[in-house]
Amino acid sequence: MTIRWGLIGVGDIANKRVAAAIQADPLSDLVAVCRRSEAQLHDFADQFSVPGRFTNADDLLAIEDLDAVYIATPVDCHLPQTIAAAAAGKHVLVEKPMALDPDQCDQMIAACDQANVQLGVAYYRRFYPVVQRIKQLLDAGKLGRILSIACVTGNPNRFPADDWRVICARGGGGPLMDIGSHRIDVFLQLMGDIDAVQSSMMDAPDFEAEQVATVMLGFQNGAHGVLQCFFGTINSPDRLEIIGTDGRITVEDLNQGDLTLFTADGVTVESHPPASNLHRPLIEEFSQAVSENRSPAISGRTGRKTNEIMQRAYEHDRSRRAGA
Ligand SMILES: NC(=O)C1=CN([C@@H]2O[C@H](COP(=O)(O)OP(=O)(O)OC[C@H]3O[C@@H](n4cnc5c(N)ncnc54)[C@H](OP(=O)(O)O)[C@@H]3O)[C@@H](O)[C@H]2O)C=CC1
Ligand SMILES: O=C1CO[C@H](CO)[C@@H](O)[C@@H]1O
Repeated sequence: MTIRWGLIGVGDIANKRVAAAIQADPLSDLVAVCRRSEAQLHDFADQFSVPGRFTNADDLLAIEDLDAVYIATPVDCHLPQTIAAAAAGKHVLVEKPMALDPDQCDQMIAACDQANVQLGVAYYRRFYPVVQRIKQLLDAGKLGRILSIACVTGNPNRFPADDWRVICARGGGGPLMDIGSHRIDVFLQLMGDIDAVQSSMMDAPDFEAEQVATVMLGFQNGAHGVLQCFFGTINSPDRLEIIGTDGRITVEDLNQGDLTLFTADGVTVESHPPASNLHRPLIEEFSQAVSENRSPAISGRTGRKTNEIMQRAYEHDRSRRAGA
């Protein structure tokens, strides 16, 4: 079986990784692409030799023998485009964060359930070998009782005030939605569900969304979590640390995959680099799920959990500021 894909939104991430990942997957074929700017649409389609070209997503969705769509548009487009794709009978793999808020996630899940199509979310870090290795070490009890997980991360871009990533109605928020979402998803994968959420956001001087988000989490397993994310920082880190009663794991840069394990036996350094195209394992697993008529590993219900934590973080900050 070949999964015939349409790609809605062919901007930065589609160009960097998504189109190439679909084209590299033996189960997949990229047959159509869509963006509103016609000139840029043709540039992209020429670059990747894609025959189907559309400036309107509904026209792409009207292709009868299209099986699935990858939605790589700004976050405010994810809900209407997912609902339209489901109504057209297409499976949906949507970029992160899944939607602006958990209520939108619920509508997306319901639309896909009703249409009997699969819904996946692009939290590709779940497939990083280093993340899977950490999970193995935690499950094997190497760190003893887990006390905390912490991540500090930043994006060096200085987004202008009219960029969708810093307009709340378009991106849902700032660095928490954009880059924090990936890390919350990894926290959930490694530590399980979260009960408590507290936060503090720092305003940006020149755009609407927050510039810094600091989120404190309480996991159901009793451990604590801290996530701090920034926009506009040079030499931006992507650091993860997990502390247990019997050991500690640090990863200086998750995208590199070098892990250091400290236990009473000494210090061990391991290297678990990710795939050269980070989206490839995600696409492969989703195509496999569609061909086997099963839910993908990172389903809409999984993606919704991260949206719920982020919403609680924004709400906590708002009520803290209001003195409630
Ligand atoms: N997983 C990851 O590591 C990454 C994920 N992302 C996520 O991917 C998504 C896209 O991000 P990114 O590629 O950086 O964004 P860009 O702004 O670079 O690209 C967005 C694309 O969507 C198109 N678009 C916007 N509105 C519509 C519409 N109504 N119908 C069809 N196309 C539309 C734009 O073209 P036009 O304006 O011409 O329509 C453009 O091609 C976001 O959800 C983001 O969070 C982004 C980067 C990395
Ligand atoms: O991981 C990522 C790299 O940076 C992009 C821009 O901030 C994010 O959207 C993306 O999720």
